[in-house]
Amino acid sequence: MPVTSTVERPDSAPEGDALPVNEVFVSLQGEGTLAGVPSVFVRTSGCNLRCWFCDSYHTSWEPTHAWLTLDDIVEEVQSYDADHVVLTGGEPFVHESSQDLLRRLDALGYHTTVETNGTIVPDAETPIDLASVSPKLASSTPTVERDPKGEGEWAERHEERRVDVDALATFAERYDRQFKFVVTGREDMAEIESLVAEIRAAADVEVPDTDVLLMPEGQTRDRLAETRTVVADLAVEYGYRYTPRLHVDLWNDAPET
Ligand SMILES: C[S@@+](CC[C@H](N)C(=O)[O-])C[C@H]1O[C@@H](n2cnc3c(N)ncnc32)[C@H](O)[C@@H]1O
Ligand SMILES: Nc1nc2[nH]cc(C(=O)O)c2c(=O)[nH]1
Ligand code: SF4
Ligand SMILES: [Mg+2]
Repeated sequence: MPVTSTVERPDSAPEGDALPVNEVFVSLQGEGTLAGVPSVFVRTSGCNLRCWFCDSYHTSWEPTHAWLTLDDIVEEVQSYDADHVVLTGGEPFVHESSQDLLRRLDALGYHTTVETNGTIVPDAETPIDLASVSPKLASSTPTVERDPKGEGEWAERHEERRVDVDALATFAERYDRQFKFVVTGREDMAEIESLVAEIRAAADVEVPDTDVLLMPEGQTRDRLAETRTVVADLAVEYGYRYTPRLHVDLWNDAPET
């Protein structure tokens, strides 16, 4: 279901429990350890970060959405023949109601994955079957040269917010998880190594190398053609896992895929 109406006042929610939703669609999970699994995607709008490469521009740089009640969302999810739901965004956890949606989906027996940047931790009792955490590296920062919209106005705020090691460690402690790093090139590896070491030091559970995934940066097949082999070779070299971007391989940058 395309949900593309821009609301005049993005902060105005209807009565009751609701979320600003950019799109709901069924596809194959394209990323991570569940790649290939048919899943319903619920994409909330709004983000606390601004990655220059964000492939969901209309949830971050120019948020576009309709406010849907949780009843509407659940009904839409149930209209598809899939038992996996991926809650993504934007950053789902900027919205308190994302936690309520996860509780509702869990009660209905769905397997839930949340795609999150790992900076906002939900309440401890929020049920999540797979926390798919994608910590943002320095190479994601929208500097003047890489700002898709302005002239680097977001760079400082993005830089301040993009990593919270305690939050990342909490995700590791509470949930089945994967740490999925967007890799632009070899330059990113030193930061990934030190961040993984920091998460391991802060968490009171083990974080094996198999929970660390390298994902090539690329919103399009053309860009992935440049990055995927480089990143696959880095995964072999460092002993981390590689994840494709199946949906980009299959459908390029088409919406609702
Ligand atoms: C749009 S984000 C939404 C969830 C959350 N805000 C986050 O960043 O994890 C969904 C996934 O796409 C990844 N992503 C966004 N833009 C990308 C790009 N240009 N290349 C590769 N991965 C990208 C993010 O890192 C994240 O794993
Ligand atoms: N097919 C498909 N798989 C995905 N896995 C994570 C996605 C996301 O945008 O969070 C995504 C997406 O947008 N499409
Ligand atoms: S954190 Fe996620 S949604 Fe937000 S700008 Fe970065 S990739 Fe886009
Ligand atoms: Mg996506």
